[in-house]
Amino acid sequence: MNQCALRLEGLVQAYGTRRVLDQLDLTIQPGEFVALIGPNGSGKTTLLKCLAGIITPQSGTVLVGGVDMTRDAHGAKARLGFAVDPPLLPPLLTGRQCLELFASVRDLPAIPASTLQLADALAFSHWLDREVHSYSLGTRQKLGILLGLIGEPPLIVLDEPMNGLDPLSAFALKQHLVTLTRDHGTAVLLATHALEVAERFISRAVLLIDGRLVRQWDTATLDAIRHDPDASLEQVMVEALAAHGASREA
Ligand SMILES: Nc1ncnc2c1ncn2[C@@H]1O[C@H](COP(=O)(O)OP(=O)(O)OP(=O)(O)O)[C@@H](O)[C@H]1O
Repeated sequence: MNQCALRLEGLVQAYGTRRVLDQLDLTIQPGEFVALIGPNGSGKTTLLKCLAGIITPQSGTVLVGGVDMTRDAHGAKARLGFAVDPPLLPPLLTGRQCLELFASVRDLPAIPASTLQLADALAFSHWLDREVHSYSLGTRQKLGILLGLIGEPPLIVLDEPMNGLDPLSAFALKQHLVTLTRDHGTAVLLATHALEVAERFISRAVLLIDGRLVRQWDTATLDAIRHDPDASLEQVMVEALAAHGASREA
């Protein structure tokens, strides 16, 4: 059995004639905290949807914990958590009912204590018994994250999870993710534009341009950037974008 938390090989996805993922390869090991960065429209969300089995790529392989998404989607999805898009939450259920539903899908007898602890850290506890339609955007975002992380799967995939979170909640989430990677060997893949936030706690960054991962910065390089007062991930990414002649989507 393949021990990688995630292995993507030769992923191709196009919308109409536009190729958004172009023979993309990526491997993530247990315990890695990887930031997926790239300009608007570079394909980050499409990539996350492919690896989570929401979109079936036109070609290529997705292995989650060694399980092939095409051959055993149920087994592969059981090994990953994907934060639920806030607009997709059911408006008439309470947060607790949503969590119970997800717990049962994961074959858990009840909402795990770790989820309730994270709810507390995110100041979500007092929303647990209120219906989703009464939530603010940030509160919906928190529930989406709690649902994605329930049961602490070995791979966690997050798309801009800090969007709409207040600073205390964003800090609590970062701490939680760092603890999961460091103490439980959880792998995290985080798509984000918040480079100044990400650079402080990630172990690797990969840059997606025009559907290909064109650059990556490993732990040693990120450490060097952190220790250089004149350097930042933002700056090196801007330079990398210029070097690749990348432009933002019009
Ligand atoms: N369902 C779809 N149908 C057609 N085109 C799509 C669809 N979803 C995404 N696209 C296009 O694919 C490209 C990549 O989109 P994607 O959302 O993956 O980029 P992204 O890197 O996540 O962007 P952002 O940083 O703005 O969130 C964009 O040009 C987008 O317009």
